[in-house]
Parts: sequence; C-alpha cells; structure tokens
Amino acid sequence: MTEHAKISLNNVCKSFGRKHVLNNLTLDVKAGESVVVIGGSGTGKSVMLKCILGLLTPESGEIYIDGKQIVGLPASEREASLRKTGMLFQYAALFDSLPVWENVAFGLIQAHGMKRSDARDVAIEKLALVGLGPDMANRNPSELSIGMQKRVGLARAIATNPEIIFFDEPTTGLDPIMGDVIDNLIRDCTRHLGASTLTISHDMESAQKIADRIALIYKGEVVWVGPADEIEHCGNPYVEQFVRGDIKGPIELDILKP
Ligand SMILES: Nc1ncnc2c1ncn2[C@@H]1O[C@H](COP(=O)(O)OP(=O)(O)OP(=O)(O)O)[C@@H](O)[C@H]1O
Repeated sequence: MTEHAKISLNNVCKSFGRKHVLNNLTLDVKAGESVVVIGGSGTGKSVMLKCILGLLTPESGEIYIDGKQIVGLPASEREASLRKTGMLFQYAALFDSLPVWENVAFGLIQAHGMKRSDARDVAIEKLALVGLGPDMANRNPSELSIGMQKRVGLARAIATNPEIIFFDEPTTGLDPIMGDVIDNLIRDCTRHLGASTLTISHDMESAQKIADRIALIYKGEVVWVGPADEIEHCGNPYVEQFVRGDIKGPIELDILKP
C-alpha cells in the first residue's frame, strides 16, 4: 500500500466462473485526491466498486480503506471502515417514501445516531451547498428532475463529512449542461471537505473536469494511470483509442468478435 493512500487496491482478482473480471487490479487514491476510473462497458469498473464496498469478495488481493485491509473482514468490521465513506449512486437511488431532507439525513440518523431535528438542520445546510433551498426539504424525490435528484444524492453523499467519497457514473442520464453543473458541484464540494474521491465513469470530458488523476481500465487491469491533464498526449495506445472513440486499436469490443 502506498503511504498516505486513503483507498488502495493491491493485485485484486475477481472472477465469475471462468470469466476473470478483475486481473491483479492495483490502484491508489491519496489523501485529498480525486481519481476517476474510466473504461468501456464490461471492463470491470462496477465490479471493482462492489469489491471496495464489500458487496463482492475478491478471490485474492487486498483492499485498504484508510489503511485498514477490508477483504475477508467480518461484515461488522468492514462496515465500520465504510462508515467514514459517502457514496453517490448512478441514478441517485433516493428513497421515494422519505422526504428529501430525510434522504440526505439518512446516514446521520441511522449510522451515526444523530437526533432527527439536528440531522434535519445538517441536511438543510448540505442541500444549500448543492444549490437547493430549504423549500426542497419536504418535497418528495419523485417530484424532482433527474438533475435535482443528483444534487440531493450529492448532498446525501457529503452529509456525514466523509473523508472518502465514491461516485458511480455521476453524469449518466444528464444533459451536457446539467452534467457540467454536477461535475462542478462534485469538484467544489469534495475540495471544500478535503475528501478523497474515487469515481467510475464512461465520460472522458467529465473525468477531465473532476480528476486529479485518471486510470483507464481494460479487461480488469489498469492499462494507464496519470495526471488528468496528460491524458490527451500520453501516447498510450489504449488511451488514444478510448479518447478518439475509435474502433481500431488494442481495445477489442466483445460484440465484434466472431
Ligand atoms: N454478479 C455477476 N455474475 C456474473 N458476471 C458478472 C457479475 N457482475 C458483473 N459480471 C460481469 O463482469 C464484467 C464486468 O462488469 P462491470 O459491471 O464491472 O462492467 P463495467 O465496466 O462497470 O461496465 P458498464 O460501464 O457497462 O457498467 C461483465 O462481463 C459482467 O457481465
């Protein structure tokens, strides 16, 4: 594990039957750093995130969260490490049965035992950080646009002031302008908190906006990792093909195989 890494994956392998999805995947996120993992469909990005969140168990390798190795730990100990993290899911994944403020305050009340009235105050403060006024607090999530739901999801992800935040395809399903708004909010909110973030994305433009470093994964391996502003001129053939969106190059599409 790299010194000061907040998240560290070391030679992580995960297969389903004979299909090797993660192949010795190694990646670090340092304190205060934003790392975006990009890659095509089916390259293992979600499986990587599920291994970190303990929803899948790798066959081998180690995963450290803030220095603590979590693979193979009993659920209660793993959950204790994950309590210092926040997460924004792909489609915000809000509870329709709860008003907006309670969605934001959910972790504060359930995992941190905060009094409901205090948690509501924190929720309103976090909603303000993502540009939503107190009039939103009692609304039902199903009344909101997708962009607003993403903002609520972001407010929830930062509600506990987590040191580590995971973002799963944060701009998927948004128009380019709303995508840009969400990218800016992600960048500003996470910098404001000093959080370390790991984001998975298909979207190069979004990755370049929010990342300090970008990692490209292909067939469950990191084939390039480097500073976001170097990606366009790095000379790596996998990156060049991905950036150009070209069919020709070392990246094979399963769908084109005979
Ligand atoms: N529970 C599972 N059982 C069997 N195979 C799985 C399971 N979960 C994922 N896979 C396979 O693992 C591979 C990687 O999937 P993953 O969802 O990580 O891709 P991804 O890079 O996140 O793609 P996308 O960007 O399309 O979401 C795929 O071939 C997928 O079918």
